[in-house]
Amino acid sequence: MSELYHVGLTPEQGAKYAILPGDPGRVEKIAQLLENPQFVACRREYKTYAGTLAGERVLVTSTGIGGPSAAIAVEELYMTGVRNFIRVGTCGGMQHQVMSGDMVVATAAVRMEGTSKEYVPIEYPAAADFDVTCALVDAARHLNKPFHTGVVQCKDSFYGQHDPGRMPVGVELLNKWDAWVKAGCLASEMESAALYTVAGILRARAGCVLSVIWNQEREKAGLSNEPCHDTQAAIEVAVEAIRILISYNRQDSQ
Ligand SMILES: O=P(O)(O)O[C@H]1O[C@H](CO)[C@@H](O)[C@H]1O
Ligand SMILES: O=c1cc[nH]c(=O)[nH]1
Repeated sequence: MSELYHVGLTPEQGAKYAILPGDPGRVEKIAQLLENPQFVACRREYKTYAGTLAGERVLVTSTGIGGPSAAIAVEELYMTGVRNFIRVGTCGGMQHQVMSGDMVVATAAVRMEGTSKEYVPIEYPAAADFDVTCALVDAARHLNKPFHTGVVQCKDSFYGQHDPGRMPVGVELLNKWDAWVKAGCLASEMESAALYTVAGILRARAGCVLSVIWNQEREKAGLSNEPCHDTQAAIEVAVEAIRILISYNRQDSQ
C-alpha cells in the first residue's frame, strides 16, 4: 500500500497509540522504553519507531517544530489508525514556581499560533482529553518528580517569545505575554494548540507533558534560572501514561 505523503508510513500500522516528541533526536530515547522497538520510517522531520506496551503496538513519531508540522503528523497518524496521542516536549516556564527540570501537564493551550485557526474559529478551546490528562497526572505522581498542571501558551515564533522587542510587532507581543502571565499560563511552547485542536476535530484523544528548560520570568525577576535540557522524566511519564491509558481503555471496553 502507498505511503502517507509526509510521515512515510504505510496505512496498515495497526497502532492506536502514538507518542509525539517535537525533536527527532528524542525518538530513540522514547522507543528504548518500549518492548521490541524497531525503526519504521524517516522522512523530513518525521522519524518513526514502533514497539509494544502491555501487548499494544505503539508508534513514536517526531513532529518537528510548530503547529503546521504537528497537525500533519496527527492527520497522517490518524489515517493509519492512531486514536490516542501524547506529546512529550520542552517548554519555557512562565510562572516563578515553574522551575527548570519540572514537568508541565498541559490541560489546555492558548491558540496564539496560526495552524489551529485554519481548522476552527478562535472561540473553540484547545483542550486536552480528560482521560489522557488523568493518565499523565497518575504517571507523573508515581515518578515523584515536581510537576504542574494547567494552561500553556502556544505561539509560532520562538524568537518572538525570547526577543520580542526586536520584532516590528514587539509591543503587541509584549502586551500579550503580560496578559498570559497574569492569566496564570504555566509555560510556553509551540505544538499543543494544534495537537489538541486537530485531535479534537478528528474525535481522537490527546494530552501533553512538557519538560521545563528555563524560565524567562524567573530570569527577569533575578531568581535562579539554570537551564535543564534533560527530558528523561517527561519521557518516562509519557510512556507510563500510555500504559495507564491502555488499561483504562481495556476496562472501558469490558
Ligand atoms: O522540544 P520540542 O518538543 O520540539 O518542543 C519545544 O521546543 C521547540 C522550540 O525550541 C518547539 O518545538 C517547542 O514546542
Ligand atoms: O522557551 C521555550 C522553550 C522551549 N520551547 C519554546 O517554545 N520556548
